[in-house]
Amino acid sequence: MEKVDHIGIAVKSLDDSMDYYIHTLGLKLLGVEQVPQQHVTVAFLDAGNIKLELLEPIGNEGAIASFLEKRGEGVHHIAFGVSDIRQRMEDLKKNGVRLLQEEPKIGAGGAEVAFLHPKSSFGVLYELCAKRSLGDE
Ligand SMILES: CC[C@@H](C(=O)O)C(=O)SCCNC(=O)CCNC(=O)[C@H](O)C(C)(C)COP(=O)(O)OP(=O)(O)OC[C@H]1O[C@@H](n2cnc3c(N)ncnc32)[C@H](O)[C@@H]1OP(=O)(O)O
Ligand SMILES: [Co+2]
Repeated sequence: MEKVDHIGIAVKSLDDSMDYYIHTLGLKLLGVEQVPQQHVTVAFLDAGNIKLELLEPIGNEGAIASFLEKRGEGVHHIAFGVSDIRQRMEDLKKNGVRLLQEEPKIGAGGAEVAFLHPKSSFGVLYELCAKRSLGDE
C-alpha cells in the first residue's frame, strides 16, 4: 500500500463533534461532502500526513448507521491510498483476503474505494482508495 490516506471515524452528528476536532484539537477543516452511495456526510480534517474522515450517517441505512447502532461512536476504518485499485484488489483476492465488493465504488471526492472484510484483516476494516480525496491539493 502506498500510504495511509485517512482514518474514518463514525460520529452521530457532525455538528456536535466538529467543534471538538476544530477548536479543541485545533485541526483544520478541509471540506464537507455528502456521499449518498455510502449513506454518509463526511468532514475531512487535516491531521498532518493523513486526514481524519468524520462520517455521519444519512438516515438509518448503510454501514455507518449500522456501526453506530451496534458499537457506538469511534474509529471505523483505515484507508490506504493506492494507485491501481483493481490490481490491488486482484492481488489481495489471490492472497485469500475477502473483499466486500467485486468492483470499486465511488467514495468521497470521486475517489474509487473498496473495502476488505474485517474478518480477514484481523478485526480491522480497511479501505483502499484510488485518486484523491478532499484536501489532497
Ligand atoms: C465516504 C465514502 C468512503 C470514503 O471515500 O472514504 C468511506 O469511507 S465509506 C465508509 C462506510 N462504508 C463502509 O464501511 C462500507 C464497507 N463496510 C461494510 O460493508 C460493513 O460495514 C461491514 C464491514 C460488512 C459490516 O457490516 P454489518 O452489516 O454491519 O455486519 P456486522 O455488524 O454483522 O459485522 C460483521 C462483523 O464485522 C465486525 N465489524 C463490523 N464493522 C466493523 C468495523 N468497522 N471494524 C471492525 N470490525 C467490524 C462486526 O463486529 C462483526 O463481527 P462479529 O461481531 O465478531 O461477528
Ligand atoms: Co473512508
